[in-house]
Amino acid sequence: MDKLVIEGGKPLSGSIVIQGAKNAALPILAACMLAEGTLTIEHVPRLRDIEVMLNILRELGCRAEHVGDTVILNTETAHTSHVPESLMGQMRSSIFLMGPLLARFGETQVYQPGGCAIGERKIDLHLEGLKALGAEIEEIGNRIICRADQLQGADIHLAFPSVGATENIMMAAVLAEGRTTISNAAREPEIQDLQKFLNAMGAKIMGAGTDTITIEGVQSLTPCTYQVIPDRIVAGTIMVAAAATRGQVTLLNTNPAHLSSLIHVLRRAGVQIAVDGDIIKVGCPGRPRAVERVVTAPYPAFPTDLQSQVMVLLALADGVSILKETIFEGRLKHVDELTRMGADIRVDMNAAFIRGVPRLYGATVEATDLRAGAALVIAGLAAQGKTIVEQIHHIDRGYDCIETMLGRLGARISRYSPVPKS
Ligand SMILES: CC(=O)N[C@H]1[C@@H](OP(=O)(O)OP(=O)(O)OC[C@H]2O[C@@H](n3ccc(=O)[nH]c3=O)[C@H](O)[C@@H]2O)O[C@H](CO)[C@@H](O)[C@@H]1O
Ligand SMILES: C=C(OP(=O)(O)O)C(=O)O
Repeated sequence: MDKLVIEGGKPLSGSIVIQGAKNAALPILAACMLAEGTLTIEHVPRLRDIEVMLNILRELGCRAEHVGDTVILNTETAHTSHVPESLMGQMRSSIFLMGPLLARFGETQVYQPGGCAIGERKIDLHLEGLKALGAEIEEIGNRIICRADQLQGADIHLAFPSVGATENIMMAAVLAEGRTTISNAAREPEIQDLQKFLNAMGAKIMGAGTDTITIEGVQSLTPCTYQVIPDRIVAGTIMVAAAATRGQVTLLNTNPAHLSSLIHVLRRAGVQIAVDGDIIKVGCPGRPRAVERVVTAPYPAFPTDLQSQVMVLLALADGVSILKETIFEGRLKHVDELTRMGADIRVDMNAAFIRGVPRLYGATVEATDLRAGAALVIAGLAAQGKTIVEQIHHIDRGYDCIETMLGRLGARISRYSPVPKS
């Protein structure tokens, strides 16, 4: 298993171009199955989850190449709508294929998806949405079989604004007969990006970014070339790392509007932030201040995917902060690891009570999930001494060579891979 070794205590400095968004690229790649022909998707980051998605598409019969950060995908040769269980289990986002495969082939067989252990992560809202569009769904153990000769538009109200369910329903409804409305839809920027991509292929979707999305079904979609939005979570991770190390970093290729809740929290912590077009400058010359209360919630509120990273900054802040996680019930596992580095954090139910300490100390710690891993890397960069982060396959799901990216900003970080036995 690879490890990251970090010599902490060096402020990050310099500039960095932010990768394309994993959480936008994954549904977009799944949505490619709705059109027959060759599609070119640009700014697709080179990540483990993207590799898994491309392997699934190849298994379905597509030809897929990932050259630099461009994916060229031919979906014409796809010959099956059955996704193998072994591939479904490798990530949560495999579930995005359910809607598009059902819409294109009239049937699909998938399995319960895998992914990081951050909560129960049910898919009931995805299944209810597809049923409302007329799909017959049979669940046999882990296996899910969906059938519908012709999907029909429907009015669907989501009990919770689930990102994945909103996207799956949008993708299925695009080829349904008639109009679909999704109310209490998720409003994340990645949903707006999916709408833009589907519309570029000829879909008729309105409302992404608000809580009501309307989809007028069309008969077919045409392949296109499309560029994925910048990754707001990677950008946010770097911003927090810059602040926690008391550095000075310029981020290029960002969408600051997508980061407004983080910018607000960082400013309250005393971090200096300047925004100019798609450029964000972050500086933190002194010790950050505690922030009384940060609560994760659906967009545009503070994102769960930045909760663990911000916890590191607050662990180093002057005063007591409270950080509450409301999206995933198992997303505070990094607290134990941060405590081993000297942080003073107490968890009660879904809230972390953080008493800032002047410094953290290097230790051997384990990434328990993707963003928890990113948080431990930030902690290691800010800490005194050497930190070893284990189980970094989680981090590779979402960051394109995190050690190279941070190395460019002056971090002393390297990856150790075990030497294969001959
Ligand atoms: C690839 C991708 O885009 N992943 C993001 C997406 O995940 P994902 O799409 O899985 O997140 P959801 O918004 O669906 O999940 C949020 C909450 O709703 C629950 N739920 C969801 C669906 C369902 O059918 N039933 C149900 O109960 C989940 O267990 C969770 O507690 O949004 C999350 C919330 O912003 C982010 O952390 C993930 O990074
Ligand atoms: C939880 C995440 O992703 P996924 O939904 O792919 O597990 C994430 O990106 O932080």
